[in-house]
Amino acid sequence: MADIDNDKVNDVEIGIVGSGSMGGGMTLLFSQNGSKIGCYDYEKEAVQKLMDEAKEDENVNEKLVHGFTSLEKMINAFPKADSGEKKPRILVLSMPHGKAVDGILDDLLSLLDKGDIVIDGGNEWWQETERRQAKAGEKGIEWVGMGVSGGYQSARHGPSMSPGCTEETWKYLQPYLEKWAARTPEGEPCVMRIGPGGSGHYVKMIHNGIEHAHLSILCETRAILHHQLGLSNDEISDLFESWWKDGPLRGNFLVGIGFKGLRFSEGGGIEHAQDGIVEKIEDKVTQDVDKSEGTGTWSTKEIAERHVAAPAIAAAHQLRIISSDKLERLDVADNLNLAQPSEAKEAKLDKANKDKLMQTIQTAVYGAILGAFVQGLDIITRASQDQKWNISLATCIKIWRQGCIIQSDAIAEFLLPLFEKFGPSEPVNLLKSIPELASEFAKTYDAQKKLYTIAIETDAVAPALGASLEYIKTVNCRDLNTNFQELELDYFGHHNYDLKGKAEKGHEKGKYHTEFAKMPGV
Ligand SMILES: NC(=O)C1=CN([C@@H]2O[C@H](COP(=O)(O)OP(=O)(O)OC[C@H]3O[C@@H](n4cnc5c(N)ncnc54)[C@H](OP(=O)(O)O)[C@@H]3O)[C@@H](O)[C@H]2O)C=CC1
Ligand SMILES: O=C(CO)[C@H](O)[C@H](O)COP(=O)(O)O
Repeated sequence: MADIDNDKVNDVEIGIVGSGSMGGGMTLLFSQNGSKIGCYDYEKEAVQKLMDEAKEDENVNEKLVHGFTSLEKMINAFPKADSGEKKPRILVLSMPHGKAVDGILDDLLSLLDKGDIVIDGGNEWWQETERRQAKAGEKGIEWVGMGVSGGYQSARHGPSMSPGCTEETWKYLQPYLEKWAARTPEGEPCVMRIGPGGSGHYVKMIHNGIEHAHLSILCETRAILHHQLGLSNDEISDLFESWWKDGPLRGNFLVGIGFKGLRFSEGGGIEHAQDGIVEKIEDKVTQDVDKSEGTGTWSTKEIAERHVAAPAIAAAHQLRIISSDKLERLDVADNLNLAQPSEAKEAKLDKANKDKLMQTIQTAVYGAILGAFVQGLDIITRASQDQKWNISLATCIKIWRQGCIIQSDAIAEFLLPLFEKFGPSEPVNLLKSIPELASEFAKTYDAQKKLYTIAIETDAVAPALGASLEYIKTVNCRDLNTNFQELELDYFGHHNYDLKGKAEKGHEKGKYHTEFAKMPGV
């Protein structure tokens, strides 16, 4: 442990707090780019493990990585003010959100000076970020809320990043962040200033909301392909690979890791799985339960708060909730005792018809994935207007081109030119404002209907696919069923209604009331 807490180090350029999956990857990435890094974690083993990795990694000069178990010692390892003009110190936090970050902020307030910059590179609720920006700002410390995407492998090789900060801080950080970021095939760095305040964390939160919908759409589809349509996981892997290589899902990250993951027959705790390790993995998603991750919960909260329709994102979160307690779910299933998912009649199709069905399913998945982008981006624009963040949707698509989980090359190539025509915080409703996007989405309707029909007929679980279909059906409907809801609302609550065809402003409350007959029982 030669170099841990070394008092003689005095030339650290970047300090990273948290030596876990993401902080560890960033430590190696930044040092590979030539910066001298201080890495701090309160767990000595975590720091040591990272130093060992730096030593073993042939792309990293281990002399550029100094480990610390004392935050104070790491801060003291930056160049001193008297050695010329003092540059702002840059710290990157990569820790669990919430209390741990507050604890570090409190410690840093007494250790840092005016002008120093702290980048919170974890996931965080945007209002917490703004609270910390105000607190750090009292001492002249810049607090940047920055989403870092792409998982630990991208943290190591180049993530997509969404910083929210002042223009001035961005100018200072830009050369560093651009050096570290993932790059598009055209060489553009996948990092741009999102806006002020909590906007960077906000965009990352909604990125994850979209990611949850994509994960759900793909896991629901894989199950239908396997259990209802009888494809082996190897066949599904080949199918996903073909989608990833060509067509509207080209370059979709989750399809890409999906086809690779399905080919594994051995993994943690699994020695040999005949039909791929996926069949041996328990069907419960638990990370939302203990709130160790919060982006799905926060996204769902934002959907309600901002009054924006994003049913596929919300449904994906509901699937996680229902999935999380396996034993409880089995008890519920015993009580309900209804049909379990069964084989579809299409399982017996001949090759030509099966190939045609696979094309339909590809289109359906594309439609649902595109729909989740539309829903998530609509939330971002609404928030940008409300908070005066001036977020550009084109910027979001640009930074999501590489190094992130919702990367989807063909979709980004389609959306970017459409979004470049708009200024910041617009357009508010994508399907209203961009007819080309609406007609592209509409083309997937029949396919989405077909895939969801298979789910309905076979009792397959498909909440995100269903929500996606209901979304397109609902936003397309010229005469919704909600007139009867308005009647009932007015009956019991004097909530008023509008008259058919008389709405002047879309959102305006109705002016009309009827004194209906006495309620039953009154
Ligand atoms: N994993 C991923 O794919 C991604 C994660 N993120 C976000 O990045 C952040 C880090 O995630 P990840 O790397 O996966 O998490 P890890 O748990 O792997 O790493 C976090 C590290 O921070 C340490 N830590 C916790 N509290 C403190 C503290 N007060 N002082 C110093 N170190 C501390 C932890 O130590 P210990 O374990 O001993 O508590 C751990 O070593 C989170 O906010 C996460 O949401 C963002 C994008 C992708
Ligand atoms: O931020 C991420 C990816 O973008 C992280 O992988 C995060 O841990 C995912 O957790 P969740 O799915 O619960 O948001």
